[in-house]
Amino acid sequence: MKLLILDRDGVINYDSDAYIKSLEEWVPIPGSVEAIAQLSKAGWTVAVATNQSGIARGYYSLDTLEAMHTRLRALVAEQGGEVGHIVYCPHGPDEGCACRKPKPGMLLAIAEHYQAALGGVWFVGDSQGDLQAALAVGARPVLVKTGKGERTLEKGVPETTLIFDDLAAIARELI
Ligand SMILES: O=P(O)(O)OC[C@@H](O)[C@H]1O[C@@H](OP(=O)(O)O)[C@@H](O)[C@@H](O)[C@@H]1O
Ligand SMILES: [Mg+2]
Ligand SMILES: [Zn+2]
Repeated sequence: MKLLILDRDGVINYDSDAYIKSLEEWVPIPGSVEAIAQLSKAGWTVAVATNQSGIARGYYSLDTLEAMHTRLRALVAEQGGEVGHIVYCPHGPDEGCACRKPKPGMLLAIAEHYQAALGGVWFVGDSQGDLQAALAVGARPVLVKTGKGERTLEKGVPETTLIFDDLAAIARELI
């Protein structure tokens, strides 16, 4: 199967150092919804793996998080596409969970969901943790310059990392 896995904040929607705490703060990056729709219509399964420590920190509820993902699904559906499996880590950095990136637990959960292999699968993110999670399971680290991507790039990325301006550029590459 053609599987593409995306980080959420800074890739699909704008990120904030103050976290994305409400549906109103969840604003798609221009071209991202269209990119997901075009990719899914071209036969790609587009899954999402996102750290959401704001849950553990009490900044927003699971209902609010789900409302963001319902909004994403609706926007992509309006373009004739669909969003695949969305996995999130609600834990804080000190909880020692297996799912918080840079650990690969969410990528493994997506692979299990689809009974798919992760070798060479592109995982698109804007942070170093995204890239490291990909490497941990043999997926391909892909960096976008949106969100924290420019900052991540300045600090240095793994040599096998593919670099794109944004998710729209990735869709143009893959379709
Ligand atoms: O990029 P993804 O994984 O979709 O989500 C990132 C968010 O969960 C938040 O992750 C936080 O990191 P800490 O969780 O506090 O280390 C901060 O970087 C926030 O700016 C950011 O909004
Ligand atoms: Mg991110
Ligand atoms: Zn977790």
